[in-house]
Amino acid sequence: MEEKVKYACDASSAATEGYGSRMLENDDVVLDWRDYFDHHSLPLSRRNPSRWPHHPPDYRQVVAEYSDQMALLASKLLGLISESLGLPTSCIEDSVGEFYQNITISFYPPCPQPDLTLGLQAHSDMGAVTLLIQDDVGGLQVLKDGEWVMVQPVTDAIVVILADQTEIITNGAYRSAEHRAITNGSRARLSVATFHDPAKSKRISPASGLASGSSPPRYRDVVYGDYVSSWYTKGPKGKRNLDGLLL
Ligand SMILES: O=C(O)CCC(=O)C(=O)O
Ligand SMILES: [Fe+2]
Repeated sequence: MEEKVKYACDASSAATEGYGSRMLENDDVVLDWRDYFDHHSLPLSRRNPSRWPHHPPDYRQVVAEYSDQMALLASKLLGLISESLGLPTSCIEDSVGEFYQNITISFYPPCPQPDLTLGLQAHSDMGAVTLLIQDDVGGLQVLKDGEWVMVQPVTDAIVVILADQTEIITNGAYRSAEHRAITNGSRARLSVATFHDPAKSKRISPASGLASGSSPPRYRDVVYGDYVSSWYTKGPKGKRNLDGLLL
């Protein structure tokens, strides 16, 4: 507990770095059965490993290397998605701009009454693409055709979760995934989510190559920082924040 308090994030504002247990600031929310540690990892100007845990001794070095490798993979994936839509390879990444990357380690303790609560409520991720690794316990679920489907843990696999800004940029050709984490009564679970987001000042809109002529834009433009503020004010409730931009 003492170690956790040493790295506690600022509880009065959203998405600050460090150790915490609640996603939203307001008091009248359903709490998740989760503790987390958030690292601000990219761009390098935001990376300050002195704020990260100091034990084990190589922890900060490993997280820094992991951050760099995940950014390369995110860039590669956005390139492949662009190409799959007949766009220039760099199209989606150019629309996102420089990656703002956060690495969130989530810890879900065993829950005595798992039917009564969620580890993490249903949401879609706000940014462009999330890369997630999980241990062998399982608990991540994705909404598919109206049903919650378990994302079975696969050793050494990285789960790719498309997020809201990629849905906007691709004008809905790729949908962001609605997901949640459930708890269980016997085993603690760990996951590591690496989020790749635009800068708060970046204006996001459907790519011109996908939203013109016979296929008009399906989403309103949004400044990413405004999207994030409204998400934290209202709470996720599945994909309602993105649906609010539909034209
Ligand atoms: O723990 C998980 O599997 C999900 C984590 C997640 O969705 C998130 O942090 O946004
Ligand atoms: Fe998520």
